[in-house]
Amino acid sequence: MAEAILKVKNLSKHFVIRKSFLSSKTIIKAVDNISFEVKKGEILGLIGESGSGKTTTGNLILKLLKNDNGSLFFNNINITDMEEKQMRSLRKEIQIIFQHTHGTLDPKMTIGELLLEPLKIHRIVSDCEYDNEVGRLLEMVGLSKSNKEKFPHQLSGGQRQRVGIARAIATRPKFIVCDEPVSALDVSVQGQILNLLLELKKSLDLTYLFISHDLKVIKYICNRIAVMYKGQIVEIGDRDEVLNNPQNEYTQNLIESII
Ligand SMILES: Nc1ncnc2c1ncn2[C@@H]1O[C@H](COP(=O)(O)OP(=O)(O)OP(=O)(O)O)[C@@H](O)[C@H]1O
Repeated sequence: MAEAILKVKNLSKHFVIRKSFLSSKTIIKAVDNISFEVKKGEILGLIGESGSGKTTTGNLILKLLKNDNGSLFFNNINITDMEEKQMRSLRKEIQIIFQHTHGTLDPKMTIGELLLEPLKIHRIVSDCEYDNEVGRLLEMVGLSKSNKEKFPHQLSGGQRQRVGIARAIATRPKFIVCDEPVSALDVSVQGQILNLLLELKKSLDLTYLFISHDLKVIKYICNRIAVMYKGQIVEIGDRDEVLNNPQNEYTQNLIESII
């Protein structure tokens, strides 16, 4: 059996909110004591309705958010409380693809500049190789090199997501959190992006945690499925087992709702 690339143990993140100055505090258990592993080379789907805690889980793994409890292991290294300086070399190995590219692709930068950014930050290639590497990345995601001079608004939604994917693979990661990467796209384009992710996984030997609220997408791309409900993982298992023989009532309802 493949080794785990990521281990999540008893992870929690609670948000304290106060709707107004006078109202009492409310605690939202966005992620509530979850544990799971992602094995090398697999695509683990994380599914659940809106607000179930999927994005918070992804952000905790990326350490974009600080957890309240629990621990995270990447390749058996405990990264839970690792300082940013130490995390730096690991950062390039763990990447994220977001749902919306408008938050991540600076509209004032050309596609070439956007791809140069991660290459420079993480010193992936030497200065003289930058231009070639940008062209190579564009080709890997199915875009022609001529797109280098364009700005994000000159591309279609699908093309922009390809640039988002190119930025993620620029640092030669081993593990990518794909957070609803096709949800903002037309159905006709969704399949193309999913197939691109599958091709890249194979050619670059990647592992994905694939977050989606769409069971059809999860069914298409994932090997295993974890079902999240109200901050907890209520079921996890091989894709066909979970889909054909769901044990949890919430999973059963989720599956029935799309049949
Ligand atoms: N920064 C925050 N402050 C307060 N509450 C938050 C914050 N981020 C998330 N939440 C709350 O935590 C819960 C989980 O949110 P999260 O975005 O992780 O869910 P999700 O399953 O990814 O939903 P969606 O598919 O709609 O993005 C929700 O109730 C959300 O409102």
